[in-house]
Amino acid sequence: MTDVTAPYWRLETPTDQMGPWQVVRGLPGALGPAVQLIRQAAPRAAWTVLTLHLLAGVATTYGLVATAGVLERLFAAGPTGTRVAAALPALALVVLALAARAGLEITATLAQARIAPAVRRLADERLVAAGLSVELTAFDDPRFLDRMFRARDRGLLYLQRVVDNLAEAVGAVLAVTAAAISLTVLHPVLLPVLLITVLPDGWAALRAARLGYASNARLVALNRRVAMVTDLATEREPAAEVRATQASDSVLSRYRQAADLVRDEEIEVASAQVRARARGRLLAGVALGGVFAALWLLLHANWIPLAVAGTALIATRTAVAALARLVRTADQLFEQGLYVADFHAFLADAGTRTRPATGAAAPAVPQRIELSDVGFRYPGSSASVLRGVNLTLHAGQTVALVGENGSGKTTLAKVVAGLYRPTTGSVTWDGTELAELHPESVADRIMMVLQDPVRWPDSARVNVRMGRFDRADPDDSALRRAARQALADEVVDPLPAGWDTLLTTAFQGGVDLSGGQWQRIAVARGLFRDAPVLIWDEPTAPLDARAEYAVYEALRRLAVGRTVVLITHRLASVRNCDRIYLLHEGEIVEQGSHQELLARGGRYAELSLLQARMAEDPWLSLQHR
Ligand SMILES: Nc1ncnc2c1ncn2[C@@H]1O[C@H](COP(=O)(O)OP(=O)(O)OP(=O)(O)O)[C@@H](O)[C@H]1O
Repeated sequence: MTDVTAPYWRLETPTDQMGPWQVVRGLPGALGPAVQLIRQAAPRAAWTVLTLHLLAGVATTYGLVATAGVLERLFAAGPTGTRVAAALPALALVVLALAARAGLEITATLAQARIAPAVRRLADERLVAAGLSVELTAFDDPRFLDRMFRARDRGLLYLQRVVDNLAEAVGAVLAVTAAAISLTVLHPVLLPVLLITVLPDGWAALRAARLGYASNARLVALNRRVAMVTDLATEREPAAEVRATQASDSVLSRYRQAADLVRDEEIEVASAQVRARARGRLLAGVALGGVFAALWLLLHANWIPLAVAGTALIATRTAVAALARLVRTADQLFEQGLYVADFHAFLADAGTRTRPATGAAAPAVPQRIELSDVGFRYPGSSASVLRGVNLTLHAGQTVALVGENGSGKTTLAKVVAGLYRPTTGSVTWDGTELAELHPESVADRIMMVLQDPVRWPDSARVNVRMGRFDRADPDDSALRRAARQALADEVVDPLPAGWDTLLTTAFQGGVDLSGGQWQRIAVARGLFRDAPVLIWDEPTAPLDARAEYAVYEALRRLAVGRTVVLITHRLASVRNCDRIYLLHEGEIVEQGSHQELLARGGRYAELSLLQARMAEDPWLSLQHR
């Protein structure tokens, strides 16, 4: 935890080796997608902003050139009254141009206010859609999780700022252009002199942006860690265990370790950025002095009249102010563009991990699911958690997967369900490779009750209906039947608003349930789904004896004509299964009926014996360990 440059959880290669020109060259690429998003989210507002800024630029140019006319008349020979009177019409034009510019800029800002929320809304949806569309293995890949965190945490935020800054930059560019055109009209030599003032600031902006981004790339994993430890302290779920295990000090010290590193790094980077900007400012000041000296020389050599020199001063001030605005926004755009690039990199990455939406429809009721020599490795892991698994599931049969913790049962169930693609070997449904079937149609045939079911932050009704949300059930009859079979009706009936009760205390009026009550709801959800392939992963572990009995009864009735895979540690529950597979370190080491496996006298028999002894007298068996 002490080495911030290469902590073990740092997974992304930072781009701190990028040179300044690489950053500049990369900018259009980084901002391009943001521009595209703007065009998609708020095209009319974007065009309005652009047009208004263009008109404001024209007004600026006109105002500056008219100023020269005013000064010329004021500096002409003759009595003061006559000169002022002669200058008045030109002065009115200058005032009109300035007023028009102010009005146009305010209207542009108004139109601009419509763009950022629209872009944010669209980008948010893309992120949500990307998260939902990727294969399940993406969530097992730390690199993907890191990118997603960065996209969510910074990408979206900076995207919104990029939008505002882009509009600001457009305004600044046009204002600079207006001033530059006016200066060129007054005397061409004034233009390059002016440009010199911006170079030092531009350099400083680039340098600061690069430092900031490189630091963030270094800190991304560390920030995730800070967020995770903060969750431990602020989320409801771990609160009880943190207290019961007296882990508060340990959580706090872990938080400090990570957060201190983040703080120190941020201070260091911010100081380096300030130093870079200060150097830029200093040089810009010197350059501005040069501009004034050049003007004086031009005047002295009689290259330009006094009126033009005066206007040039005003134009220079306008240009420098606009340039400062441009440099400031460009500085921010450089940095923000890199984060937005992260957002798009995440979307691109998610795009390569998307489940294919093609393939044949899965059989309505698969008769034979076959796994041949299946191996599986989690992303980023070198060890296979499944090896050489051969397994056949027939409709109408109940198959049990048993084995010690970590032996690969849940992973195997997810491979059967098509949630994970095998790394080696094949899975076929009625002879067709799973990869050739449309993933949605495969999912449609499956009902899975997992070990740790989702607690939907919604009503009890939604929690059950989520099993198959589009299932027509106008009179709730299917919902109530599923609830009855899982004894979930006993949970819901006493709730203050029955099926409409909100099952989360995160919002007012909500209630929470016990672990076993939640599990009954999850089982009801599975039963409501009603699919031909049933995968039950420890569905009854948190249930009391009566609920467990009811669930197995329901399961027995459901099993007719369906394929059932049951994962459990309670070997008494698998006694009547048609076939039992025992997994050990990712391999099927024993298979057969309960009687066959007992007779074999292997691992299954040993586990079975241990459980029988525990059932008879758990204390005795503990003493004999
Ligand atoms: N997301 C993951 N990334 C990497 N390894 C994983 C992941 N999930 C599980 N594993 C590893 O895969 C192995 C099998 O896990 P699995 O959950 O399939 O076991 P299991 O037999 O269902 O265990 P249990 O009885 O405890 O539920 C374990 O060694 C586990 O550490």
